Amino acid sequence: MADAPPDRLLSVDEHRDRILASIRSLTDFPQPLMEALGLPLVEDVVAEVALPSFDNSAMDGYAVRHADVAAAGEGSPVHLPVVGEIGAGQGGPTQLAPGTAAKIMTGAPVPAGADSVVPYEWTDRGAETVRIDRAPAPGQHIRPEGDDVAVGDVLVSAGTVLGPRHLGLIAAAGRATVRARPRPRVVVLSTGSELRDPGSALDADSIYDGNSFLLAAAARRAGAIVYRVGIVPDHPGEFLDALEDQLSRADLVVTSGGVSQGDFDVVKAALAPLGVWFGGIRMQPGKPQGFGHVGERQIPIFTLPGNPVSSYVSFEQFVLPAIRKMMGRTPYVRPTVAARLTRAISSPEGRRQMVRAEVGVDASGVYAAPVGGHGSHLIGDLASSNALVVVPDDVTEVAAGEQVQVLRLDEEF
Ligand SMILES: Nc1nc2c(c(=O)[nH]1)N[C@H]1C(S)=C(S)[C@@H](COP(=O)(O)OP(=O)(O)OC[C@H]3O[C@@H](n4cnc5c(N)ncnc54)[C@H](O)[C@@H]3O)O[C@H]1N2
Ligand code: MOO
Repeated sequence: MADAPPDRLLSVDEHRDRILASIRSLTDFPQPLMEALGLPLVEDVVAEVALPSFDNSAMDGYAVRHADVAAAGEGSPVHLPVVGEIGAGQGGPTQLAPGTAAKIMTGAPVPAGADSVVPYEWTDRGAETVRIDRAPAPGQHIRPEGDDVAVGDVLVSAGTVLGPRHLGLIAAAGRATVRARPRPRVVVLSTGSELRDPGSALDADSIYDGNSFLLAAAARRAGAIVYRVGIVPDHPGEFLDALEDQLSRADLVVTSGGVSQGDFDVVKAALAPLGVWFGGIRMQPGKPQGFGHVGERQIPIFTLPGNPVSSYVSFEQFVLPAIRKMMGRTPYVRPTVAARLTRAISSPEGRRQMVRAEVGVDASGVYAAPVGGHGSHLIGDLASSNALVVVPDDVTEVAAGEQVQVLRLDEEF
């Protein structure tokens, strides 16, 4: 990244493409099923057992031979001796002789020789002998082996993002682990001597650290394992010590603050000498950015601007795609959807503006209602929004009623 001239503003796409080109997907390994929820599968999971794995009863009742009960009907019951009881997982007869019945419970294996099940409701529930008032059809109330899944079937194919139903099936087929890439471990640091932890007292010139929570929550929502380290003061030595301490457990580091032109811009001061790139992006908010690789393991580090909305928008544009690439989740970049703008907005020339908005559906379709002003400190407006309207670099005015592209921030993709 060090080759990008610091004085030329990069487009959002240029910056993101350069980042993604330098990010490697993490190596997959067998993971316990619950760890794999929400991760893309790296293998085809193939059934090693059939489902059901044996013929079993769909009802509590009696296993019978159809030929023995075919004549049963109203006013002409059939009586059969009951030779035993088969409960699910409880053992019991595995063979049924002609002219007999065995009690059988839902899920229990049908004994060889039986071909139908008579539900309790069609009988007198006898223990020694049973009276059968109605005949099942041949095969009725039996769930045949392999009815659902055959040995060799692909249960879930590579690339599928594992959800509850996939995990249920994989477990039902007897697999305890699946190959998936691990969740990236993301370290989040906030810089700024003015910052205090929520819950502590404020001085006249201090503020609460919202950003580390904003970014850590966004990273966790993206699927990462997050270490929210919290606040580091504006001192390059302390910043580098804090970073060094964290690198051993990080796959990716995100910082906020200290990257613009100020006299105390700690992140830039500490990392520029290590070869981390700092420069401007044609995006508003989120112009000042830094990106590079640090430490022996060359961990990617995103140094996001400190203004809360800038930080969040930068995360969405640059960090989220990187986390997804590490996990192997595609698409890396959130797709935009079309919406109708409810009021006119203006945008600076030559910058891709990301306008906070509330997206919803009314009688005319999907709308995007801009929320609040442009200021990148307006975290109240950010929290009232669920979308960003993307105003292209060369557009300076968009009229009410025009179609725009929006990023729906709370949608899975
Ligand atoms: N002379 C210039 N000044 C600034 C420029 C510029 O181009 N020339 N760019 C502005 C833009 S745009 C942004 S964005 C900010 C980015 O500045 P930094 O990344 O150095 O961030 P800080 O100065 O540390 O903080 C900015 C702002 O955000 C508040 N902040 C910081 N961290 C947190 C946190 N964890 N939680 C809540 N709020 C936080 C901080 O107090 C400042 O108010 O630079 C402009 N300046
Ligand atoms: O780009 Mo700054 O991020 O406009 O506030």
